[in-house]
Amino acid sequence: MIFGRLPKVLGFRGVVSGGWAAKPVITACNSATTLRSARLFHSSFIRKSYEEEMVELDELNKELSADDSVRLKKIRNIGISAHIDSGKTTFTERVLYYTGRIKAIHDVRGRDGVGAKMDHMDLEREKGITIQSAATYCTWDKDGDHYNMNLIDTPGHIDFTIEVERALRVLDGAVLIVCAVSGVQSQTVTVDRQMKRYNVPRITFINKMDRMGADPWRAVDQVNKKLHIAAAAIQVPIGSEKDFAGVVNIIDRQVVYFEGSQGEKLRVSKEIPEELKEIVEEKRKVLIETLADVDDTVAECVIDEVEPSIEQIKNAIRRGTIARKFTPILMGSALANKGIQPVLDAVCDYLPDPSEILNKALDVDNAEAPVGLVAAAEKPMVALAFKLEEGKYGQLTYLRIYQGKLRKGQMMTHVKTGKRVKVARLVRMHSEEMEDADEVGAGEICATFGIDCSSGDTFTDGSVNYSMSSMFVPDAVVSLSIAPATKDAANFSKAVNRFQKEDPTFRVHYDKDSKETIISGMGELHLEIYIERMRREYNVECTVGRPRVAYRESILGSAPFDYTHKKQTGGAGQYAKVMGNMKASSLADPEDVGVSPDEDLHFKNFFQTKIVGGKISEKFLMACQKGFEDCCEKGPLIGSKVLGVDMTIDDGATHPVDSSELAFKTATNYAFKQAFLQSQPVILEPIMNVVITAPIEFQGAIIGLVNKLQGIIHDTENHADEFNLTSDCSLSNLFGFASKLRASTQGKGEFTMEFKEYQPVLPNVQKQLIEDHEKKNKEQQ
Ligand SMILES: Nc1nc2c(ncn2[C@@H]2O[C@H](COP(=O)(O)OP(=O)(O)OP(=O)(O)O)[C@@H](O)[C@H]2O)c(=O)[nH]1
Repeated sequence: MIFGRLPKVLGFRGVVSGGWAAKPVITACNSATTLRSARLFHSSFIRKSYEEEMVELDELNKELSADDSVRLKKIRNIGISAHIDSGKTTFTERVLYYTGRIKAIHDVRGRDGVGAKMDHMDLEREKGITIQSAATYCTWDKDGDHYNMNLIDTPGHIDFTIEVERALRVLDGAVLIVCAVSGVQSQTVTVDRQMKRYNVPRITFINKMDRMGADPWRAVDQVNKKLHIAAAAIQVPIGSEKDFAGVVNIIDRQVVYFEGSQGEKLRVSKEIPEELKEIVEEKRKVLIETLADVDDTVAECVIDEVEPSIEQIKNAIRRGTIARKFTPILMGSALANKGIQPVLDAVCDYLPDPSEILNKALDVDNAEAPVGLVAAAEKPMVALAFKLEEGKYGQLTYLRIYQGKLRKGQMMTHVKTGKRVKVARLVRMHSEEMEDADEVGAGEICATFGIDCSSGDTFTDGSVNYSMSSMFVPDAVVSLSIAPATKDAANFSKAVNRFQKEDPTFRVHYDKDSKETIISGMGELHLEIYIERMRREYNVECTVGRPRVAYRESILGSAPFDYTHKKQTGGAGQYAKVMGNMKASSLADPEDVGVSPDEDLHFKNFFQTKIVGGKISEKFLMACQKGFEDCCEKGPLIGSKVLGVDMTIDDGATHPVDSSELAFKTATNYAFKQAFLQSQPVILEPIMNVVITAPIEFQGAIIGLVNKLQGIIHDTENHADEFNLTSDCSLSNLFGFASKLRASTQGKGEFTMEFKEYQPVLPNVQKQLIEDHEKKNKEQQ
């Protein structure tokens, strides 16, 4: 999957006349920033084993003071993640109510028309979906302790996947919500993968126990099998569907009923309903056995045939969860206000505090060596800006403080630019409302105003030059041309600039040939939302072109090249000769291009020089490389980006007077084109993994629809009243799919799609695309 891949980098052997450079130099294709983020991304994800991490963490935590430890133990930074429409927002609304942050519960698309608290953008309330993640601070009392929680409601739609990535990057733990009817769905698998990428421990909540067809045990089984993590229920439901009334906690065998109009009254009893006694014991056995597989203490109890104590079970769950080896499963119904408070207790009991997670930065002054961060108040301040939002009072920047503390009025250094900025105001967020704070400590999340930065930037107090490793940013797959309909260019560029800073998956560029501004992103909906936001927030009506697929160009074969660029008639002449060969990167030898043997070379570009005897000087070879990079940005077939090309220059010639950098750059451009067109060039298109869910009566209609789109069906799954279909489909066939699906299912079907891979288009499509491109070029001339 591309989502797990590094950003594209080029392998470039440094040039030393007469031999190889001692060390391969990796040069980024697009810009220095790409290289940097590639390296940051890389280094942050070459992770040690959990046990090794813990040894390092224990060492670092020796620097925590007693006060730090006490404070940190009561902090939880938690994300809520799930498949679309699983009830994250509904769940969060209950959390806010029970923690006293809101006085009344408003439902998503609720009849009161207010909308849920966390979906504060108008668009979110209208569409009933979460677009931006909103951070909220709340508190929860458990066993006489007062816990501070930062809660982030993350979107489920893949189009807003960057929001999920951002949230997970800064959180210490998560609640994974799974629907009791649909079980583990495509997006559940995606967010699970994201959690694994960021090593986020999670507890699982099976929601919608009140729905017809609710089957929590099937969901538990799917968490084990589909998410490949040891999981066991720690509750048994009392009744189901409309009779769902409460849960039995199988660890201490306590019964909890949720009563009162908002489920706010907990009635706790020791009386397990007769009909549940057997299943409680059976599931308790399953819990202990599952824990024994991941925890030595419980394993010893099982071997010695003694029942582990409640404390031993709870400790084992905590250890297993934090080590990401286990997830405890709770159940309830957010909409029916049942089962939420035990999840808050479980967050305190089983999810880690900030001192239990190893966080690292790169020391910019020390060759970007990784350094462990300590959540101690007395250490130099290090914070990560993980989200930007334009609010009533200007740009709001969300920060996670990893080390030290941040005070109102303090100066801090923006590591990327070296600029000092003042923290004029410091707030804790409660959806769109805020609470002023004078000081925020390590491990906490806060927001500040008026700071110019992009999301993912690091701030320090200036005494250290650390940079937090960057977030993974997936490639854009859809683009469209856009122009302000009115002459309001100033507001248009203001909006575009802000959206780019907020969201690295939203990209904008100006196409010189077509003289159009092109926006690109993660899907039609993603771009639609930004166009709508321009209208609403900036009063800019836009004219937009048809969505276009972000095609790529590549080669399957190889070809030599020998090109002489010569213009020696009158005035200053131009002379450059380059020779060598080009081949598909997949045919390259990993050692030759300086990457590890297990790396996938398919989509990487490499530029190498193997000149013997200094026939072309280093200066000119750098110009050749620039020419190569330009060609990779705009391929010879249809002007799309080029992937998977390995170009090597191994010979050439220079003229003592007429050779110049420009001449070598131009020669490389022509040589590239010549060799590319002879190396079985192909146009690649994005193939999407599409999962459709709809009531069972529409099964036939949907299969017909997918066949019509030439999709490949991989799997269909029938549940009590709905069915799921998983297929691969080319993105170009999917434009307008939302409305087609709506029409075929009376509006009851829904789908998610996620980029899967690039595949060559059919030859006739390639021919057509090239013709269209040439026609367009002629029109523009
Ligand atoms: N029956 C039932 N419906 C629920 C429950 N929880 C949520 N819903 C409904 O499911 C729908 C989706 O709920 P949301 O809370 O918006 O889900 P979400 O996961 O935040 O959605 P996105 O942010 O769009 O991914 C709404 O119509 C809710 O009323 C539940 O426990 N039972």
